[in-house]
Amino acid sequence: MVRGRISRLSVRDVRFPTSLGGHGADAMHTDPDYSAAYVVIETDAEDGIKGCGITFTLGKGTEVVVCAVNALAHHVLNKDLKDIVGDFRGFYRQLTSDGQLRWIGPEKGVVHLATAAVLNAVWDLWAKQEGKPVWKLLVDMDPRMLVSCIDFRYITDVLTEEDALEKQMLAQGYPAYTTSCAWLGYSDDTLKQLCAQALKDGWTRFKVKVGADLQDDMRRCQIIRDMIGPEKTLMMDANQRWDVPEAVEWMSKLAKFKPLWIEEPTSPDDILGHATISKALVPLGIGIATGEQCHNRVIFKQLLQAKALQFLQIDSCRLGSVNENLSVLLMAKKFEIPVCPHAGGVGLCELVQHLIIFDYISVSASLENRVCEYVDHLHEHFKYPVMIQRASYMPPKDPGYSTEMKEESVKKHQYPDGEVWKKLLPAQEN
Ligand SMILES: C[C@H](O)[C@@H](O)[C@@H](O)[C@H](O)C(=O)O
Ligand SMILES: [Mg+2]
Repeated sequence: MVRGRISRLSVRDVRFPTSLGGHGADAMHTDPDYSAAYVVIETDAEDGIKGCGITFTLGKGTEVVVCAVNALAHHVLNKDLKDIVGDFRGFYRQLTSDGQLRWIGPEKGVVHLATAAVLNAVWDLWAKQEGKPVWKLLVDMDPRMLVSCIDFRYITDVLTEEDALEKQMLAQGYPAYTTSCAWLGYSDDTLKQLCAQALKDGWTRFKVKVGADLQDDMRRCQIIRDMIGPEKTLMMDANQRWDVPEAVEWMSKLAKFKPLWIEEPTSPDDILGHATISKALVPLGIGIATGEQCHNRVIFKQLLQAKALQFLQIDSCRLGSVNENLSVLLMAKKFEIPVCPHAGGVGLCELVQHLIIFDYISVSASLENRVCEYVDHLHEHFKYPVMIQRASYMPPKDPGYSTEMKEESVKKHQYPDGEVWKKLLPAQEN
């Protein structure tokens, strides 16, 4: 039973100095500090249960997202949780249609990241109160209730409420791939060492960052292919580095390493550009994957309509939380495009596992061509970290959205006053 009125919302700027080790680096984000705007909501109920939500950011960007969360807070404060989830579509729309904040969106950019952080906290609170992990809350939910969480505005030309109800259907771990061996910030030795260890741990699918320098890419891809052999799966990720013709040309050269997909070959807003690249590369056996910087369900709709992608990468913090992700999962099902979520960031693996397990049980009912990203960073800071066994995500059992961080970690990494930053900042200023 949902209970309580939201009595407090706090948001903190939490940053991990991952750039120091080159973790997370790609062709466009060369010094990423994995960070989160960390939202905690409390209620006046006596159970003391708190909802924790994050959105993933990089370093200084967190400051801006924190401001946006504060600007949205009045929509949540003093609301009954029962009223929020009883009309979740209405609540989602209230947040995304705020007459003043919508101007700096709408439903994209900083305000949308902030919306995700707030709504992720609401989902965590709701699931904790029900004593279920979010994926189970979704799986058990009456289909009408589930569909009532989705805002269908702008997508009814491809997916209506009735349609969505039909797509509903009613399992061991969910297959994963690793990105952690081949960040662009790693030396060849580190790459070899991490790859050897990953093979020992049972990984069979690997993603490599490309796009900054062709010769460098050729060398690194050769190293990985030699190590993993011809049968295992290799994905490539350019993080938006190329123009359209450049993407086709570059990937034609990397085609010999047999990548399953090239991810974010160009601007995430260029739907027709993705379609052009897809047309050129599919005959070479290379699919297009994109989505980690896809603003909202409307852009996903158009990517699907334009046949611009073969693998759809939802992101638990870029879209408006579970609500908007549900609409994208259902559209992907309609267009028969496999969903392979993005998880390269802090906390994203924790969140997205719920969505993908729900997708498998209730929507796609298939593992064909489906695999969820895994990065082996910063899980130790979460109270309920992901569990990987034999290169698969094991379904989380703890109530909530797995978003709660350890208080000690938050304190240490809070920017700029946490212990970690107090030590680092004077050194960085020198
Ligand atoms: C800056 C980040 O690490 C990105 O490089 C990362 O999210 C990446 O695109 C991924 O696919 O995991
Ligand atoms: Mg990526």
